[in-house]
Amino acid sequence: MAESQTGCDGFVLGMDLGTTSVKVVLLEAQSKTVTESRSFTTHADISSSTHTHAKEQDPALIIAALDQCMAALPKDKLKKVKFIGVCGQMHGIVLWKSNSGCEWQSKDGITRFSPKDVSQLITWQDGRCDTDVLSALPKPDSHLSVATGFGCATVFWYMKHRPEFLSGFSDAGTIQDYVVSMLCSLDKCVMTGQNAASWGYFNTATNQWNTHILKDAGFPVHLLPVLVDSGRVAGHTSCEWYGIPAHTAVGAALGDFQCSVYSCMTDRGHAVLNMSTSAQLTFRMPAEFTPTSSPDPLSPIAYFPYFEGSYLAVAASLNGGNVMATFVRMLDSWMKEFGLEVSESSIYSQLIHSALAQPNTDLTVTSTLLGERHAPSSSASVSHISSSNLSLGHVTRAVCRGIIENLATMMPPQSLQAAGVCCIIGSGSALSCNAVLQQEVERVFPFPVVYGKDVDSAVGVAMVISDQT
Ligand SMILES: Nc1ncnc2c1ncn2[C@@H]1O[C@H](COP(=O)(O)OP(=O)(O)O)[C@@H](O)[C@H]1O
Ligand SMILES: O=C(CO)[C@@H](O)[C@H](O)[C@H](O)[C@H](O)COP(=O)(O)O
Repeated sequence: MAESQTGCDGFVLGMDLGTTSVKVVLLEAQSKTVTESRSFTTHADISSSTHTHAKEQDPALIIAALDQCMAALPKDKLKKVKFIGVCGQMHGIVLWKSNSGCEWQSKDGITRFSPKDVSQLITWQDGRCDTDVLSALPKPDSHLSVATGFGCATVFWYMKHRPEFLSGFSDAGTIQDYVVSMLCSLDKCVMTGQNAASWGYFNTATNQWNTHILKDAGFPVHLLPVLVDSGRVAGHTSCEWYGIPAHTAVGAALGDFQCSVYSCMTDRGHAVLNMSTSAQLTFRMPAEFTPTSSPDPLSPIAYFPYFEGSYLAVAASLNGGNVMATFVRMLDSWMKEFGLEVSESSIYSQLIHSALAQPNTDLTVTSTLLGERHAPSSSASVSHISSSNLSLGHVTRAVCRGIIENLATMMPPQSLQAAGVCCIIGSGSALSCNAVLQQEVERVFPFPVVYGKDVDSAVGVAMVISDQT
């Protein structure tokens, strides 16, 4: 970060606005140790009347979870925050009206903001752009193909089906860009190449939007954010926020995927397997690598911008912890039909306990519940069912195995070996909280596996900032 210093006794606040939860950490700037971390589930999913395959979240509920996190941090430390780093779920889009995107309030000595003229967040899980919609879109000038749930594809969908929706807004970004814009009262949203690449129609070699292609297609290009380099300051807080002084520098928002990698990849021989709502298996490409100029939509591997012109090769699966979460919710609703109330956390614990007692199974679960970007029509299935493999342990073991085997199909162990990988770092809460998934990673991949913590992206974004000061 090319601006002021974090100072000896200061802290960096790192924040990750995930699909399921918001996490915050305080990193002691000098020692680079995490002194505090908090996490709250957003419960932000909303049912949309727009489209059967829509996946939308309420920004007010995401900000409410952020408020819970901030209120739980020690006030004396917040006063000493010198920098704020923000990252979060990529690909999604939220739109707002410049200058009235939020309302600031002060109550009981706390100053905070709440969303005002803001759309719902249309997330990376959104499925409204099917193959027909995508094939009718202009060809991008990018090595990355455009998939459903990508910000630009979503805008194209609204242009065709509900143009009046778009005319109500003047600014757009990912949810993490929105938070940075509000904290700094920016007139215009700024975005890093990490998040811009996740929207589609962005050329990572020139670091520019495909403005001409988009303009020719009638795309409302005034909604596109202004580009800034990853790791740079986006602005400064416009007023005090939870005790953090006004004029505190805020980094331009980064991708949660890149930040989880930053928090734990210390060696070129490391691959990182991050599992939160989604899952990514990734390794760093050599510094001189440049991706081919046109996309291969059938490839399960994508090359996403990291820092300083480098790239990460990634198998970004749409089916990670959300597959387990769907299984848990299914059991929960079945039990409710029987009149039984069991908490979600008890269901997770029992499933993990049962599957740990069942180290193997011949039951096969194909876990691609949401399809994959390279194979959108794939779905989940169960096979090799017999009367002896239907216990909770067998089924949970098979679900966990299916999630990991899908990742290994997308990025096979041989390709990791060929890239010089000799160790896997496991990160993300879905993995750190689930010993069955951990066992399956160790079974499927012939590498030593070490595990990080469950707030990795929030730590990563704080580390990026503290390393640049
Ligand atoms: N009690 C639990 N035990 C084990 N895994 C859990 C539990 N609660 C949630 N999970 C897993 O964690 C995932 C969400 O992880 P999280 O880090 O909050 O996601 P995100 O970063 O996408 O917001 C869920 O999809 C689920 O698989
Ligand atoms: O597709 C990619 C990267 O290409 C995604 O994995 C990216 O990290 C997105 O942010 C996630 O899909 C959402 O993150 P999370 O909430 O599952 O942690």
